[in-house]
Amino acid sequence: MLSHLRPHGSGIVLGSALSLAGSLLALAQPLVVKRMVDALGDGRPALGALAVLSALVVVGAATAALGQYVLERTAESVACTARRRLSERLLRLRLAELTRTEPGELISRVTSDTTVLRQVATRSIASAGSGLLVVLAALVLMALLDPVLLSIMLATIALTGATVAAAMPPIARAARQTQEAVGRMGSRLERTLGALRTVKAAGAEGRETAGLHRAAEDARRAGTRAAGWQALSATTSTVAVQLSFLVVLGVGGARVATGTITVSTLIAFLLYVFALTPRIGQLVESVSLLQTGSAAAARIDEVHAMGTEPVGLPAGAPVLPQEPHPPARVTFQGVCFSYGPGAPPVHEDLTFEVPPRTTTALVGPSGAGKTTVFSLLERFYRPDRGRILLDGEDIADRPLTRLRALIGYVEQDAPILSGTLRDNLLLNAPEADEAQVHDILRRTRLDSLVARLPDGLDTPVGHRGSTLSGGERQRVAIARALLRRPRLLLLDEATSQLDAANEAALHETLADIGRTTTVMVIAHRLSTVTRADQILLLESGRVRAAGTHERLLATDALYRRLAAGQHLV
Ligand SMILES: Nc1ncnc2c1ncn2[C@@H]1O[C@H](COP(=O)(O)OP(=O)(O)OP(=O)(O)O)[C@@H](O)[C@H]1O
Repeated sequence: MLSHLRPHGSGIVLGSALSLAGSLLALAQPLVVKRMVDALGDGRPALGALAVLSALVVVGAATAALGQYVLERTAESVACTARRRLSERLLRLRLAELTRTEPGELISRVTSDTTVLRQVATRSIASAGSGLLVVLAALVLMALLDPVLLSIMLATIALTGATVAAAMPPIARAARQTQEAVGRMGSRLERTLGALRTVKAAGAEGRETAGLHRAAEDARRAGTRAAGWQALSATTSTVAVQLSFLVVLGVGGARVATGTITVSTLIAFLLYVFALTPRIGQLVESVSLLQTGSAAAARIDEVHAMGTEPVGLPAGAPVLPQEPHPPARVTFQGVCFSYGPGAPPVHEDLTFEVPPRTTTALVGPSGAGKTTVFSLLERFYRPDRGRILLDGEDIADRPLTRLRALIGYVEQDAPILSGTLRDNLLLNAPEADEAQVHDILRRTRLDSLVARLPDGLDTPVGHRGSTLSGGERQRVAIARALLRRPRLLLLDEATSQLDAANEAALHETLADIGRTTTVMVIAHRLSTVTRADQILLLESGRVRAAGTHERLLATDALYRRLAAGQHLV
């Protein structure tokens, strides 16, 4: 938790110093009251002391309020810094890390855990620091007034300390469990809302709601457990201090009766007991809040410990290639890859070459590792062995953002982001101008769709493009990739949802693009790639056969079987 607070040290120190000054001014008040009582008892005028007391009250309260404001402001900065660092980190996480966690779980760390950090940062650290100093100062002043009465106070404080220490570990455990349950709710909600149509069609709303209720109930139960321990420790300290007040009153009264101390000393001592009561309660609350904050900080730090990619392009940096941008040559040399230790190998000695300005199709049985070829080219994952070259240079040696900037990638399920159509198109190429956008719209046959939409390009497309048809989503994804003017275009089942007319037109466009760009296509329907310059047939992690459609039909039995299954022979 300290690592989150350290960058804001000056604000915390200033706020704490002001709060402390306010408290110390309040601590001086009993001494002035004692002087006033003594003066009144001796028949001397007490107006001066009264004026000092009034000034102490006003200045003390103003200083404490200012201190609180500075601390709250610093707490907002602590949360803001944590949120900014976390969100930046999340977008740079390696895909392998993301497959091990749930997005909703990660989101809860940016929203809920940073909020806990914000609440706890100032209240616990600053109050604990200044509270401790005030308690110590009060104890010194009380020792000067009457050491005997002070021993009674110390016995009380020792009792409180023991109770609080015993309550801390369960509070920390329960706080962590609460935050984990909130995280589980987030991931459950993400899962349900992400596939709401399927959930509704399956009539599974009840079961999904039950899962959400269970997570909410877990959070409530753990939160209640923490609240119970917090209440116990706070009450113990309050009761102990109040009891000690009664004992101090009794013993102090007897000592006044025997003339050991004066009435004014007893009054001043009792005022210190009053001043200490909330301070000790606050101290106990701070320490227990610290447990909650530490649990949140630990969950935030878990994200910081996850593997990330190098820093991406700064916002506003140019993405579109500077001329000239010749088509790329792709070479796979003996690539071996598996998705982690223990996972079955996907590629074993995968070797092929894609010459520039050609279209190469990857075909093969489901699970043969076709999409993985694209993931490796985008460097979402690194090969275990072997090399992947782009224009003869190992892609591992290229700056990641430069590598990705020269590739246009259309994923299998054409993901569309919520926002407008324009937002989606410009995602790849923010600096593309209106003429370039309209040219791409025409080439991908999206111009008639844009003309139909109420706000044209500025029409929102809904969550994940839910207001578009499957085919429209695919064409938007292709337009987005083309707008970048890529040197290498990767299309993963990019036309599978298009109707025959649109598909034929788009293949014309892609053939046209293939004359100036290197294109790699993954296709299940062989009919869409029969005109490719080269077809690579993948099987068991290797290229089983390579050649044109006609050559493969003539030479490879598996290809012939695949083609026959699709009525191509
Ligand atoms: N993120 C991942 N983590 C672990 N295993 C994965 C991951 N992605 C894919 N796989 C596995 O790797 C193998 C190859 O997957 P890949 O998606 O590359 O196949 P594909 O040839 O594109 O299949 P399809 O034609 O069905 O799209 C599959 O067995 C798959 O289960």
